[in-house]
Amino acid sequence: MTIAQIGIIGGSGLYKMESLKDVEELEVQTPFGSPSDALILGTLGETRVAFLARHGRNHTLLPSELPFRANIYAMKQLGVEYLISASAVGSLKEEAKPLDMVVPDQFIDRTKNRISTFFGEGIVAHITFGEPICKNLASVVADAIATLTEGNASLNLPDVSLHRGGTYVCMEGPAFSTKAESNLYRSWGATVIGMTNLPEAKLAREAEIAYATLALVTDYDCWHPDHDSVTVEMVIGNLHKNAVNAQKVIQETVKRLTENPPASDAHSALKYAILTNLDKAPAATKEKLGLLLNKYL
Ligand SMILES: CSC[C@H]1O[C@H](OP(=O)(O)O)[C@H](O)[C@@H]1O
Ligand SMILES: Nc1ncnc2[nH]cnc12
Repeated sequence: MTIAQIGIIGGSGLYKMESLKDVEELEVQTPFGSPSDALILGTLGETRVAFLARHGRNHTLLPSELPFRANIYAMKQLGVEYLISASAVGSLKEEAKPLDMVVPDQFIDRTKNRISTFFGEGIVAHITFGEPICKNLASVVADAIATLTEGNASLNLPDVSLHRGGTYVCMEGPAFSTKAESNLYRSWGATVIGMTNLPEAKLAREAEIAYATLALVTDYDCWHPDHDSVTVEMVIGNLHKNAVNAQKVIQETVKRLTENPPASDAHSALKYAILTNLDKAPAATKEKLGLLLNKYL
């Protein structure tokens, strides 16, 4: 049963969606434990959506402590097919300035301590991850931003520029990068840096959920000669403005997704990914992963 087709994970600064109506709190349990917080069901425009505060509503979880599997599995349990992540990021490029929005299309993994698969315990799967973000969902997000930032019709976000595409470096944290690291990532051509989205994108794909990132720039990390190195104070200063902007973008994105839900490769990501003969796989694992595997059994 689908309770919500669209999910939203709110990152640093976005702990609540003010415009949700008919709100219900769901304490969801999964075979991978509890999510970061209760899932909030609510109506945005005409559409029922599921919202989760990634670090908990009081921001109590470090990036390395996030229950990524439970978060994504909980979204799957509610029937989510499109998942939008709103995340604070540092900018690695001059042109992506604080308050700008980036819709990345690639990741570089610099995490060290994350579990980013549902598989194991007798069932092996290798998803294709060359295109880690759903292109069609990302286009809907980017088009929604464009409507709010460009042209004369709706100058709701006049100071914000949109950057379509780009590479998100996902670091372990919680300390921010050294200058040498920041410059290394710049030499790799990366666009933004954060600590959370890569494990989510992997797990969402394993769960056959289309995933896209709305990256909200808060700082220039520590590489920029004319800007102070990132501090939490600096990030927070921009987070509040970003959170207001992000909600406008999400509302517009949800409207567009409802009118015209796009096709996504992610929705069949497991079709050729499972190596194990499921007839011979351990019953307990099949049961645990039932939600992901049922259509292939
Ligand atoms: C508060 S700055 C560092 C923190 O913010 C980002 O979190 P999120 O992706 O959940 O918005 C970054 O990844 C770090 O976790
Ligand atoms: N500079 C930065 N590095 C890592 N994560 C961030 N989140 C916001 N700014 C960041």
